[in-house]
Order: sequence, then structure tokens, then C-alpha cells
Amino acid sequence: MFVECICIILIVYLLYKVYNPFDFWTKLGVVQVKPMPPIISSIYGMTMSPRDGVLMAYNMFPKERFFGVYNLWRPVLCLRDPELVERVLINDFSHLYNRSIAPDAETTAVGEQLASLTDEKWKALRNKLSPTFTTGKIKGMHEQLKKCSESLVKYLSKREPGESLEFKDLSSRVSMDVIASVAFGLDLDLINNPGSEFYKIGKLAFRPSYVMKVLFLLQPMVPKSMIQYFIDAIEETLKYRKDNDIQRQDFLHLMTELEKKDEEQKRKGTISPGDPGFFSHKTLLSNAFAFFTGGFDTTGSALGYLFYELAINQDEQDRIYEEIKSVVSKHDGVLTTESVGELKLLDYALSETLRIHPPAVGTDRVVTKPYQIPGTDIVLPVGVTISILGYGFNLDPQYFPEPDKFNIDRFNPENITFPKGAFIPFGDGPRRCIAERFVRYAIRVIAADLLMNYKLMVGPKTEIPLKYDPRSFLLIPENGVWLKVAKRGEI
Ligand code: HEM
Repeated sequence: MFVECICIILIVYLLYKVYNPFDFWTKLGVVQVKPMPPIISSIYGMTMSPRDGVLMAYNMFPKERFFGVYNLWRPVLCLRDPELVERVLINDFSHLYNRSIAPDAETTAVGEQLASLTDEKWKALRNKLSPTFTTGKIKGMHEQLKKCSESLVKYLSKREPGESLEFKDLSSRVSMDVIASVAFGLDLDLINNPGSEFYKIGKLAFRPSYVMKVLFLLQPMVPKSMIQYFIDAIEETLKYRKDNDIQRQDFLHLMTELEKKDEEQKRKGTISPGDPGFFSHKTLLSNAFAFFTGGFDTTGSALGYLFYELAINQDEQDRIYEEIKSVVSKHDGVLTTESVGELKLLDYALSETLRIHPPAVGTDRVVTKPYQIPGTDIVLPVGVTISILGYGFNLDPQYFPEPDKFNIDRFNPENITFPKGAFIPFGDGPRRCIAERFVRYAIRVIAADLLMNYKLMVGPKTEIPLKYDPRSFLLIPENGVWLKVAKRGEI
């Protein structure tokens, strides 16, 4: 009887949702896209690549600053005005604290992740974790990053001349090496150990799938077995470090210090585990796990796309190579922390790559205090999601003339003409990607090391233009990034 009752309630609820009049936006006076037929169209949207999905939405109302859509039955406001984006992400942040994706912190072993926490808990944790990503701390990880880049160079040195290599996979491996090293304290060398269990499990969690993509619309999920695998890896590392009195300058160490400090304060009675900012062991596990899941595929894709663009834009690659040579020669032939900071053209190239191929095509915020849309008398109630179609701006000729052209000089500060809100591959405001500085630094180290030693080239299997995988939320190349390399000095 109980099961029957649940089924009836569920059916009534779904029927209500399916036949809900979808007039939330018209009642508020906002132009809207009414899904036809209801719900199915949301799922149909899921079958498109993130690029096609964003561009379709972005180009629906070219004259509007914003418009309403429905994600399944939930009303979502889409912004297409960079000034409004800045208001939402920065100036009016106090009305728009949270993001829409929030796994249940109580029931998930790794639920206390910065990216999904809300309100005061998020604020307190962000304050605690931000110092982990300062320039000084990142520079302290330089040698670990160098080790990862050297693995990639070593791997390339063993390949046959002219061999076609899949650089999305190589970039994911090296990125996972980087994250495993700085977040988990593990030296995996996944480039030269392709059969590693760590890589297989990490890849499995991000294997593109339509089913997962649609289910994710309802509730974000990560397989429990995967969570347990990583928790075990972190616990083992922590135990090994404690038993052997090892200290490494990485995120894990910095988070261990935060945990110790709060345990100490708990003993003194100055903080209690119920306080929003209490840094527990669960907080440590959650965020080590989150750095891994949030970091490796995004960074791997960005690196793979950078290599792709440099291979098809040889003139830009040559300019960057000359810059690397000249900067490194000033530092006795060594890629030091100072020299990484001087690789300006490489950083512009990374920005231009993220403009054309942003791994995360947008972000969102949830209204946490009634919010009057600037310049209107429309007030959004608490709970409404505001979606920012960042990728739409990136490809809009109004902001980036000849948007498909790879032109690194757009990001030379002297040439920048686009409004700030039109380029947000890492989001913006107090809730922007906490790791942007780290990512930019790590990618420069890996790319500079590779480019000093090898020239990237288009090969017979290079797909131009690249196709994106429709089964993924992230912008990932459907058929990989196939390139050739030639050893510098032998070209
Ligand atoms: C190319 C690589 C990456 C890209 C493009 C990227 C992009 C983003 C974006 C768009 C957001 C949302 C920002 C917003 O809503 O304003 C975000 C948030 C976040 N990212 Fe990244 N990310 C990258 C790499 C990483 C890495 C390597 C880590 C960890 C080591 C990381 C950790 C986070 C965290 C923790 C948040 C949530 C911040 C918060 O809610 O306070 N990301 N990222």
C-alpha cells in the first residue's frame, strides 16, 4: 500500500509539472521561450553539444538584455548583456550567493565542497580556502608542476618521428598528474603509466553519457564507489605523511593545517563543529575530492585546446616559442618561477583558447534575496536561477570581431576593448573559480616545457574544425585532438 501511495503521489506530481502553464516569465513581464512540448524540449536540448546549446539560446532574442526559459519546469533567466553579468556576479552579489548545483551536504561523504556549499557555510569556507591559492603558495608548487611537465616531454621523446598523438588524452593525463600531485600529494606519472587505476576511475566518472547528462539535470551525482576510492587514497596519503613526518607544500598539506587549527580551537572551546566555518575532516576530504573532480577535466581540456590552436596557428606558435626562449635564457636556461610570470604571449594564447573553447561554457547564480533586475522594475523572487551564457559573448562579433579567428593579441591589455562581463571563462566576482591563478600558472609551466622542446603540428588525423561531444556538459572534443610533434633542433 505504501509503495502504491508513493507511486500515485509521484504521478500526480509529474502530471502537475508536465501541465504546469509555464507562464512564470510572462507574468513577470519577461520575454520567454515556452517549451513545446513541455519537458521533452529540455531533454532535447541536452542532446546538443554545449556550444550548440549555448549559441541557440544566446541567439534567440538578439535585441533583449535577458529572457526567460524553463529547465524542465524550473524558471531560469538567461543574461545576454555583459553589464548585467557584472552586476549579478560582482556588484549585486549579496542577492545572488549560490549556484544551482548543490549535492546534499548531509548525506554525501564529500558534500562539503566549496563549489556546492551555500550561504554562510560557503562564505566561511571560501575565506579559509582562498589563502591556499595565493601566488606565493602556487609558486611553492613549481617543482611538482615541473616534474609533471618533464614526464610529458620524456613521453614525447620516446615516440616515433611523425607519429599521430592524441593530445586531449595526454593533456588529461598530465592534468590529472598535476591535480593528484597538488591536491592528493601523489606522484603518479600517468603519462608513462597509462594503465593506472587512478586514471581509469577518474576517467570513468567523466565518461560522457546522455543518461548521466539528463539525470544531472535533476540531481548531481558521482558514483559512491568512485568517492570511496578517492577517500581511501587521501586517507592513505595522510597516514603515510603522519607516520613518516613528511611535509609537502601542496593543497593537502595546507588543508591539514586548517583542520589541525580548528581541532585545536575546538579543544579550547573557541569554535564548535556546528559553526558554519568549522574545518572538519569531512571538509578536508570533500575539498581534496572536489579539486580533483572540478580540476582535472577542465584543465586537461584547456591544455588540449591550447596545443590544438598552436598547431594550426604556426605563426602564433613561433612568436610564443621565441618569447619562451628569450625569457628562459635570461634565467640561465631554466624555467624558474620568475620566468613563468614573464610568459605574456603564452598567457594571452591561453585566454584566446579559453575564449574559443571554454571548458565551462557558462555559470549561474540563484537568487538568495529578492532581486530587482537593474534598469527595470522586475523583481525576481528567491530561488530563481540566473544563467550566464558566457560562451555566447565569446563568439559574438560585437565583442570579438572575427570570433573564429585565433588572435592572441586581443588579450594584450593595450588592445582590450570588450566589456569585462563578456569574457568570464573562470566566472567572476567573489564566487569566481578559486583556482584560476593556479590553472594559468600550471598550464604555462607545462606548455612552456613542451614548446621549448617540441614543435606542435597538424597531422593526417587532425580534425579542423573540432567537433564537440554532445554527451558532455563540459566542452570536450568528441574525437580527441590528434597532432604530430617534431623535436626542436631537428626541424
Ligand atoms: C581551465 C580550468 C578551469 C576552468 C575553465 C574553471 C572554470 C570554473 C568556473 C566557470 C567556475 C564557476 C565560477 C563562477 O560561478 O563564477 C569554477 C568554480 C570553481 N572551480 Fe574552477 N575551473 C578550472 C579549474 C579548476 C581547478 C584546477 C580547480 C581546483 C584545483 C578548480 C576549483 C574550482 C572551485 C573550488 C570552484 C567553486 C568556487 C566557489 O564556489 O567558491 N577549478 N571554475
